Formats: sequence, C-alpha cells, structure tokens
Amino acid sequence: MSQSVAKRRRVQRSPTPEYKLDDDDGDSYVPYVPVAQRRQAKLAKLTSWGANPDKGKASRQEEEQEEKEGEEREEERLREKARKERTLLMEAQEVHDRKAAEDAKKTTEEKEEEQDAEILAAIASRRKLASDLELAKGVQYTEPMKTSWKPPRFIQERSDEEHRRLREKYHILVEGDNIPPPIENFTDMKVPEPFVKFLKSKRITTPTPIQLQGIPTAFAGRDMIGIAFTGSGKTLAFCLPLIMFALEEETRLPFTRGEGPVGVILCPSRELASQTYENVLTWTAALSTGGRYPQLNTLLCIGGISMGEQSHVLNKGLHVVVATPGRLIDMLEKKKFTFDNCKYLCMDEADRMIDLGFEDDVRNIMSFFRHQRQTLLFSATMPRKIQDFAQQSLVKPILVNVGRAGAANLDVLQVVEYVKQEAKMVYLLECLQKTPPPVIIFSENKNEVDDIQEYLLLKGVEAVAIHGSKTQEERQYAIKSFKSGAKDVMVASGVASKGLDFNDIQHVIIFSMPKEIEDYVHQIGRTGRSGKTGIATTFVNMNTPEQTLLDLKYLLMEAGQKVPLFLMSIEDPRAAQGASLKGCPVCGGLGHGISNCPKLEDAQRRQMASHRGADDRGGY
Ligand SMILES: Nc1ncnc2c1ncn2[C@@H]1O[C@H](COP(=O)(O)OP(=O)(O)OP(=O)(O)O)[C@@H](O)[C@H]1O
Repeated sequence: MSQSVAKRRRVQRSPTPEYKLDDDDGDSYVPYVPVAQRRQAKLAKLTSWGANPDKGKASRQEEEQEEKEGEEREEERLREKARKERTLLMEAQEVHDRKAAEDAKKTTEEKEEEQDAEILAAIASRRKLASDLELAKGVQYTEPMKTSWKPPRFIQERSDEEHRRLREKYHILVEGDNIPPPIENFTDMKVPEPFVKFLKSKRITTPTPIQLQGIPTAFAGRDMIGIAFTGSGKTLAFCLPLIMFALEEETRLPFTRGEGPVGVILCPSRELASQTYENVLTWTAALSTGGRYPQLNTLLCIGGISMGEQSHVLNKGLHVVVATPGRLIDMLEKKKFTFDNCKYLCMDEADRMIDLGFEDDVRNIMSFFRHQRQTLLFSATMPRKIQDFAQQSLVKPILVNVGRAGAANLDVLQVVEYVKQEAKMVYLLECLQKTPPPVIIFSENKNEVDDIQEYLLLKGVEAVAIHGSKTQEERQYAIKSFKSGAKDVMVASGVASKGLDFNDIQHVIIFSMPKEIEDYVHQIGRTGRSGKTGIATTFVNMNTPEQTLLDLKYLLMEAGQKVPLFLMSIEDPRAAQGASLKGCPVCGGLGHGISNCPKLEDAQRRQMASHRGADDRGGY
C-alpha cells in the first residue's frame, strides 16, 4: 500500500524531464493537491453545512475561488519547473553537440595528446624524490647550492647570444634559469693542471658537448639532468665536479677517520659501479701525483665484495663513495659511515634507477643526508616521464641535452637482418667474421647467453659470458679477461652490461632484439664510443613484436641508417591517421604511443604480479 502511494506521489510530485518534454505545455496535466489539504477542504465543507445558507454559499464560493486560484498557482509553478528543465536539457545537449563538433575538428594528434596526458596523469601519482623526513616535514629547498667556482672573466663577459651560438655549434639544448656558460676547454674550466695533463695523456684533449656544458653547470653547484649519447663522456662530466668539490673540502680542512664522504655516485649495477670507481681512482691518483694536491679516498660499495677489503679506506677520511643502492643502504644503516657531510649525489643511468624499482631505495638513501645536496641525473635515455618526475625532485634544475634523449649514437653503423630462429646460431659464426675482435653479443635470455657461449667455445671462439645469475667472481673474471684482450668475445645479457665502457669494441651483435628500444640504444652503444666508429648487427624475425620493429624502423630513419625492406614495409597505424611521430613519453620509442608502450605494459604486469604475490602471502 505505502509502496503504491509512494509510486503515485513520485509520478505526480516529481515529473521526470521526459514526461515534461512529451507533454509539451502541460495543459492536460491535473495538478496534485496533497491529501491533507483535500481532507481539510472536505472538512470545511462538511462543517459549513447547517450554518447560514447564504453565508455558507458565499464562503463556499470564496473557498472554491481560493481553491481554483491555488490550483492555478500550482499549475503555473509546475509549468515553470518543466520549462526550466527543458532549457537545462537543451543547454546540456548544446554543450554536448559543441564538444562533439570540436572533437571532430581535432586532429588525431591532438586526440592522442589528450589521451597521453590522461594516461601520464594517471601514472604520475608517484611521490617526488626526496627523503621521507623531508617530505613529512615539508622541507623544500628553493635555492641551488653555492660554490666558489666562477668562469674566467673573459667568459663571464661573453653575451648570452655568444653562449647560445656556442651551444648551437655543439647541438646542446638547455633548459633552466641562469645557466652557466659552455666552456670549450678544461683549462678555462679551471681544472687543475696535473689533471688536464693526465687527460691529455689519455687523448682527452677537448671536452665533449655534454662535458663542455655539463661540467660548468655542476661546478656552479646546480642540480642538473644530463642527457647525451652513449660513449660521449658522461662519466667524466659528473665525476670531475665531485673530485673538485672533495679537493676543495680536503684542502680547507683535511679529513680524518670517520669523516666524509662529501659525495656519492649511484649506479644501477655492480659492474658499472666498479668501472666508475676505477675511473675515480685513476683520476684522483693523477691529481695527487706530484704532491701538489692531496690524496683523495674513494670507497666502492657494492654487493658481492667483502667490506674487509675496503677497511683501509674506512680507516681514513673518506671523500667519495661509488655504490649500488642496496649495499649503500646496508652500510649507512650499519653506520659504517654517515652522510652528515655529504652534499653531492649523482645517479648514473638515472632513468633505469628510477624506473627499475630503485626509486624507494633512492628515497631511503636521501633520508641519510643531513643537508641540502646537489643532485645530478645522467643517462643516454631519459624519457619525458622520468624527466618530468626528476624535475620536480631537483632544485631549479638545468637540463643539458645533447641530441634527442634515447637517440642512437650516430657513430654506430646499424645493420638489421632477418634471421630465422633456428638459423641464428650458425649465422652468428658467419657474422663474427665481419670485423676483428673484440665483439660483444647480447641476448635477452640468460639460458641463451650460456648456450651461445657454449656453442662458440665448441667452435673454438674465445668467449666469456656474463649475466645476472653468475657469481660476482665469474662476472669480474669475464669483464677483466675481455677488457684485457685475453678473450675475443663477450656474450652478455642486457642488464649486466649497461654503461660499460670497453676499449674499442668493433662489433655489437644483438642476438635477440630487446622489447624496449632504450635497451637496444644502450646495447649498440657499447661500440662507436669516444668518437670512434663501430658496427651493430641485430637479428630480428617473426618472434620480434611488431611494436619493437616499428620503434627500430624509426630509430634507423632518425639516425640516417639504411632501413631494410622488411622493416620499411611495416605500416604504422598512427601514420595512416596523420599523427606526427614523437617519442613515447614513457620509453622514448618512436614507433608507438603511450597507450601501447611495451615498457608500461611490462611495469604494469610486474606491479600486478607483485600485488598477486602480496595477496598470496596474505597481503601487506
Ligand atoms: N673529452 C673526451 N675526449 C675523448 N674521449 C673521451 C672524452 N671524455 C671521455 N672520453 C672517453 O670516452 C669513453 C666513453 O666515456 P663514458 O663511459 O663516460 O661514456 P658515457 O657517455 O657514460 O656512455 P654510456 O651512456 O654508454 O654509459 C671513455 O673511454 C672515456 O675515456
């Protein structure tokens, strides 16, 4: 019963807009008079019986008149309401039509941009790179670090236009405020003479583009993001400023046991950290030879080595730490040293560090700093997503970009060949004849790395292998014997070889094409380093995803390389829609948009797997 009343009331009291629209002007509508009102009217009628009939008649007429007026007022009110609802509906329809017309006018590119922005916003919810304490306290540094370094007067006196022309000459793009000037030689950068002499002895006579803009930027204390091709000397660009800073601090007040470090360099792999450590050792030794400058102490902090070996460094004052994140956190937690005086933090292959799950480690490491630090991020590949994320974590950062982030080194001749899966091994032998050693062969799969090495050994080729499941000793042995020239070929998984600088690699063979084009760029970048040329041969076949082939096609086109017919014939659905081809903001690949980025898909898969794992374990 109450249900039917309620139903009726709903229909009568709140007519829906549709109802109103059908019943255009509402003329046939009988207004609702509430039950209580009707009951009262009836009662009044009844109680008026028996009273003065004339008076009763008059008052009945008045009542009827009032009732009629009331009905008319109610009718008018409802008509007005219906009119308003109709207008609102029409306005909404108009807005919708206008938006549809605007959307139709938008190019595919604009629509794609909107879509990209939406996806980017959805994945941009990450916390900025700062220590938890700083985040909790809302500590925000607003001014860059101050240093005593200044460019020579004659460079300071150059006009902005002159600086701009110089950058243009070296294809250097910069973004940021008060950018220090580019400087074309090490002496003008005020690098100590023994150091310059040492560099000359290594045939490093003039700074590379990333060095001539990056070193002054870092010397001036500025936070920076440095992007430049593989093999273009980024290591010197971020190590030299730290060495100079350490030298200044040591000269001011010599370090004693328990003091330091003043700066830390973080690397995503042990091999890269070891290589950078060796570089810093050589450079600091070169500086102190001759006795004019003090000895600086450097600690290598990576998993797989005993810290006992390094205790002699910990027994002295410590200037520089080169580390992988895990071991560094371990050492800091055990209070083997502190970051109380640490003011310089550099991340090599920074996009990988941020991307591949080191983000929380980095935040953890930052929580050990007691002061503001100068932060530098370097890589050959730095997708827009990481750049944006990094920008908000740095203080008035300067972006120094040589070439497109993620572009291939132009000194590498890229050859892409279609090789059937079953023919790869045999063809590999033939391929090895293209150049003299040393040659690196990459495979994405650890088992395949072992199979290739075994096959080559059987065929009498001196080959070593390196991948994540090898012990530290095996990895060190492989690198050492390959670097020294004792072995001709190194078979490696992509992860184990990023950023490694081997002398004069002639040929890189990519046995299985990595899904992510960034990995390809890093892999071919093991050759064609420091101005020399090299060849990269890549095997692709039906197993290579079309997305990856498209990325590859565009990368070859961008680098002015020959594009084989089978790659040329792969159609890009976006090109057919007239979209312009800019790098995917997540991975930098030119052959796809963010909505079908393999890296994003991979990250999501990993995330889901970890959630599933957590669920299986009973949740967090
Ligand atoms: N100014 C220079 N002139 C000539 N050679 C240089 C110069 N600076 C560095 N090099 C040499 O170039 C080689 C590559 O340098 P480095 O390893 O720093 O490259 P990278 O840019 O870090 O490469 P990747 O991105 O692959 O890590 C090294 O052997 C280094 O000694």
